[in-house]
Amino acid sequence: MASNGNNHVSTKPPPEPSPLRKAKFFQANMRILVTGGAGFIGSHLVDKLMENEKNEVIVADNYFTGSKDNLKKWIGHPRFELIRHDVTEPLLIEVDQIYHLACPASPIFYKYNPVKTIKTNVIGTLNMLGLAKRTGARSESSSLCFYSHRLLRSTEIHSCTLKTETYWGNANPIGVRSCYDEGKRVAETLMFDYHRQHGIEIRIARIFNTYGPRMNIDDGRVVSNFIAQAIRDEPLTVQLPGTQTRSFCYVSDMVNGLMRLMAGDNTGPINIGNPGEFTMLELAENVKELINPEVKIITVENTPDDPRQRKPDITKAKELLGWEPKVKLRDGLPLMEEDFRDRLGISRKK
Ligand SMILES: NC(=O)c1ccc[n+]([C@@H]2O[C@H](COP(=O)([O-])OP(=O)(O)OC[C@H]3O[C@@H](n4cnc5c(N)ncnc54)[C@H](O)[C@@H]3O)[C@@H](O)[C@H]2O)c1
Ligand SMILES: O=C(O)[C@H]1O[C@H](OP(=O)(O)OP(=O)(O)OC[C@H]2O[C@@H](n3ccc(=O)[nH]c3=O)[C@H](O)[C@@H]2O)[C@H](O)[C@@H](O)[C@@H]1O
Repeated sequence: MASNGNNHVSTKPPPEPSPLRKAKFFQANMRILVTGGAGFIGSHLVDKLMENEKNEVIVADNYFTGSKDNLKKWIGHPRFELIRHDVTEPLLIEVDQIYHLACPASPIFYKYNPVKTIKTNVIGTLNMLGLAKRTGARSESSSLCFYSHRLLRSTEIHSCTLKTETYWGNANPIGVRSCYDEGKRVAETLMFDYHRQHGIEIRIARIFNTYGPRMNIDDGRVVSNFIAQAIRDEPLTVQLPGTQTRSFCYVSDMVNGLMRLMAGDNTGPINIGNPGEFTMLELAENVKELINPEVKIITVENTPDDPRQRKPDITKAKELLGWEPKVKLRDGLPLMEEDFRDRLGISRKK
């Protein structure tokens, strides 16, 4: 039984594998469900999973923040299926692994529909755990992987530098970001309860700020904002105070970390992120230097509950998964610029 190094072990034997595994339509391929697979991280994960000819990939997405465009190269491929599905409704299919990424991730989107966001986190996760339980998706070849992000905010953590997995994620329960923060916390609780009570195999990744091609151009997240602003010759809007920090992980590193976690024996939670820490002013200066040296940097009002500091401690990921990020911010930003210029139809000035 998988343990996460914190003595989290299941107290019940795992359920029997589904008898459907022996049915006449049994296929030796690994059938992998990616919820939220039309989104930014999900679509990059799909690309990587599809490289393995033994994988069949099914994406379930309601296109709230994702797009079929992100998956267009796979539509029609015999090992790929795309289902318009809202994870707040049950899904009755047979799968071996589930990467559960469905959830609006940009603060402007989850604040736009907070009720739907918390339902997606809580009911969506319950539905995926139900699916795993029903199909017995938990044997050697079948495991369940859930991705969440424990929120790193509230006053007492502002003085912390490194966030380890022992952090409990105290969040403001009544704030405008709580639908996301508390939803992710409940999702982790549900996963461990299903793991202990029903023997479902789980993996929990705590994902830190990720960036790269295919981010929504106008989704309000800082890297996408700054790059789009620099390309459009608009001022870079640093929200006050500007000294708040984030640690940005390039999407290919993130996907590798998630797949390693799925393949290994550790339930997690495990932090997956890049520990390189930048203030928002430093990020703006990097974008200015690399993308548009003429652009202005201005300061604007911030939104409530903005975390002052965020930097993952990835010791556990290094030790248990042999994983660490490879792409430096200054190498990742130009890769994202190229994708944004293509989509915006604005080429670099000579
Ligand atoms: N990108 C980051 O920096 C970051 C940081 C921490 C955690 N995460 C987590 O990673 C996951 C993916 O994030 P992302 O950046 O790719 O976001 P994204 O918005 O690009 O992708 C989310 C996908 O989920 C889909 N979705 C949303 N609600 C759904 C529902 N009810 N049913 C079915 N599909 C639904 C969206 O349409 C979209 O395709 C999310 O769970 C997010 O919370 C991301
Ligand atoms: O788990 C979470 O809480 C969230 O973490 C991040 O959210 P956040 O760190 O707030 O990301 P951004 O919206 O990109 O903001 C990062 C920082 O940049 C600042 N910012 C944002 C936008 C902007 O134009 N200018 C600017 O200075 C914000 O004030 C904030 O301090 C992720 O982007 C989300 O996917 C995830 O939902």
